[in-house]
Amino acid sequence: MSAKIPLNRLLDLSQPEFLAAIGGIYEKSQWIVESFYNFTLSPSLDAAVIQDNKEKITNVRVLFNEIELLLRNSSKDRQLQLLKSHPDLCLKIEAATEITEESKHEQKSSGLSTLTAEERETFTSLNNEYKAKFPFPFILAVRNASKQTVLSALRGRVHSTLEQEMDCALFQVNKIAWMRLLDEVDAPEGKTHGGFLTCHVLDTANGIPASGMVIELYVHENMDGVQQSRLLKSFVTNSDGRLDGPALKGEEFKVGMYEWRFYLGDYFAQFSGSRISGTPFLDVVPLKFGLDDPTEHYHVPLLASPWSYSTYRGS
Ligand SMILES: NC(=O)N[C@H]1NC(=O)NC1=O
Repeated sequence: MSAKIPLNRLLDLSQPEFLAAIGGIYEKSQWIVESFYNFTLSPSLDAAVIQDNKEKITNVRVLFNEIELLLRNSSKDRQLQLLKSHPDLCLKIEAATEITEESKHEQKSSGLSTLTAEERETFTSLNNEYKAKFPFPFILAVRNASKQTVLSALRGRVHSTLEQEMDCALFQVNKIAWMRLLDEVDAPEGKTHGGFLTCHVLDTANGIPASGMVIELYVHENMDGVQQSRLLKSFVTNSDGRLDGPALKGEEFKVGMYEWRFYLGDYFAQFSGSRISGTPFLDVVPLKFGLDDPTEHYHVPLLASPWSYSTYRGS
């Protein structure tokens, strides 16, 4: 993959350069990015207007929202064409023809290539059912998706109405385009996208912050079709049950699948009168989560007792 272009440099490109850089974020539908350029950055506009437009695009999320608005305001027919431009999800991606490099890359990073013979049969039959019912292929933003997620989505969505499915497919297309944009565009020079990851553990059995708990952070990576997890960092919670700073920020804060591992068993064993034996009911709690917006703050906490836990997307 070629080097990313900083956002401020992207906005200074000519139309052909701009389209070469990000024209492919919507599958075979360059007109969306082209319309954005023409409405916002075209030299035919007043110089002061262009400058004003550029200043409003403060980060990659704002840029994406502006581009996406043009798709949202386009006719149903054009939206339908966009959905039809997507390739089928393939079981043999290497053998697929007429598929863009972007799409190949996304499909390769899903678990589709690891389906068993039985799962392949289920996938093919559901996919055929879907294609017979809807005028566009089944679309899912499959980057990082497990095969179970793909099958489950297909199994459920095949029963949707056309209206529901059109809405859902467009949502997925926007997710795909957003990730493609992030592959191409960097934060403005000298800055970062500003997103960061934090954590907090509350001990709900004792009504206190869980201080002194060991937490590990792993990243899940796809290595030639094989999912692997790699330890990134190890922490011990402070007296407030938090980490002393963001677990990920700046350059390290990348889109992907991550996992906290909370060492609950060790933590709860310390209390006098504790009912934790050498075989704790909850020992290490894994929490696998996805980060797909490097401009946002993700707070991923745990509320835990020796017998239960829960989490939520905080901010
Ligand atoms: N059909 C379909 O979902 N295609 C795609 N999904 C994805 O993430 N990239 C694609 O091209």
